[in-house]
Amino acid sequence: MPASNSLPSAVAHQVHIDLGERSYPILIGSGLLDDPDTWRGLPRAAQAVIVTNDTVGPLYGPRLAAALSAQYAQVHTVALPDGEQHKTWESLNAIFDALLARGCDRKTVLFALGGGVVGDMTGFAAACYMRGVPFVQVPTTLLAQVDSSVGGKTAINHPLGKNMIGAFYQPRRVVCDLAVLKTLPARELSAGLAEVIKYGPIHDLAFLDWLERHIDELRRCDESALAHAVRRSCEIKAAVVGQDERESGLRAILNFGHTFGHAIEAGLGYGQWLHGEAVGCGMVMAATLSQRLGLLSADRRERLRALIERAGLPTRGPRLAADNAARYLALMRVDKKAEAGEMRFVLVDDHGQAHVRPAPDALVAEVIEACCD
Ligand SMILES: NC(=O)c1ccc[n+]([C@@H]2O[C@H](COP(=O)([O-])OP(=O)(O)OC[C@H]3O[C@@H](n4cnc5c(N)ncnc54)[C@H](O)[C@@H]3O)[C@@H](O)[C@H]2O)c1
Ligand SMILES: O=C(O)C(=O)C[C@@H](O)[C@H](O)[C@H](O)COP(=O)(O)O
Ligand SMILES: [Zn+2]
Repeated sequence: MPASNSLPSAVAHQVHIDLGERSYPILIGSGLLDDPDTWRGLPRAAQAVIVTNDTVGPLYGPRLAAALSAQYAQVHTVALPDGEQHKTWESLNAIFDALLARGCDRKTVLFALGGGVVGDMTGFAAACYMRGVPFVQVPTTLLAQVDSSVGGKTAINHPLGKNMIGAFYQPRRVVCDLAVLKTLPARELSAGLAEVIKYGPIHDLAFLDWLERHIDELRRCDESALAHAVRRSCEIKAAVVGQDERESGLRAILNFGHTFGHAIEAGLGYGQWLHGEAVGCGMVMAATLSQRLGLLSADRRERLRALIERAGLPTRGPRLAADNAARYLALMRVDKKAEAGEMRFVLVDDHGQAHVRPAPDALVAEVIEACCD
């Protein structure tokens, strides 16, 4: 990346993620996509490959390809089918097929242009192709700008569990162009707000207060509110990942709401509820569990639930089976935080601290029943 005095003029904020030799910048601004300066200083190669999907590709692919053509002699595009249900081996293989068919060598740079699904799969493909090629995250959803593009978790889903096959593999740069959020459907914007809200209870109650004041502007896609939300979210995620890249401890706090949320996604079938919707509802469940364990006051739990509702997200869980709680518990047992068969939950307290702990099955079952329709 060029020195900060030669940053592209469209960069409003730059967040740095400090991971030693794997460190990289997160550029945030409006109009970054078309600015050739955004793409200077990346690894040199003969070929660049834009990995996108059949919704985002037509919207932004040609503009990114035009900007990249100043740096790379050949710019190819691979468009995957859109949707969480396509976060699979088949899509991953489609990327490898395209890279091999175009004669891509081990210097080829991949560009993930899309939401978290494209980002997670492109990162995984980059980690595997010829044992590792560089990649750049170009997140086009709010969720991807505030969370999935940062930190190097890459994966595909398994029918029995979310993100079960994957790798830690860091991008070389993250480019968050706020202007592309203008075409994002309202339901997807709300899904992204779930991951923004997450950072409050686990790390920064002042940010949670700010969100309570600005949630309506965010839902209206107000650019200055979005810029602050993306920047603060990236700062918090970068700080956590910078201390615990491979989730040996602290990083698990970023999973607040996900133990329940992933069960909803897998239980209903991927793509029924959006990831952010499942996480929003999962945070209500995790906050309820935190309250029942005496960590969180009823008032704080209700404030969080109300904010999630104002973000346009569901706050009551779907029933997954006749024996609903048992089905949730069975799905949650494959969670990656489980140790020796014991589930661990990300709980929150009244002081903006997260705690990763086991909880009795009977209590978790009670919470599930209290939080489901
Ligand atoms: N790696 C991580 O740390 C991490 C973190 C959070 C979530 N995730 C993963 O991210 C995924 C969810 O990501 P998502 O919410 O971005 O979903 P997504 O990638 O499915 O994108 C949501 C929808 O918006 C469309 N879209 C994207 N950008 C658009 C734009 N600018 N204009 C119009 N439409 C646009 C997409 O085509 C898609 O239909 C899940 O698979 C989740 O597991 C990963
Ligand atoms: O970056 C992390 O760490 C997270 O947990 C962020 C989550 O929002 C994200 O959904 C992540 O993919 C979940 O990780 P997993 O290890 O539970 O699959
Ligand atoms: Zn998530």
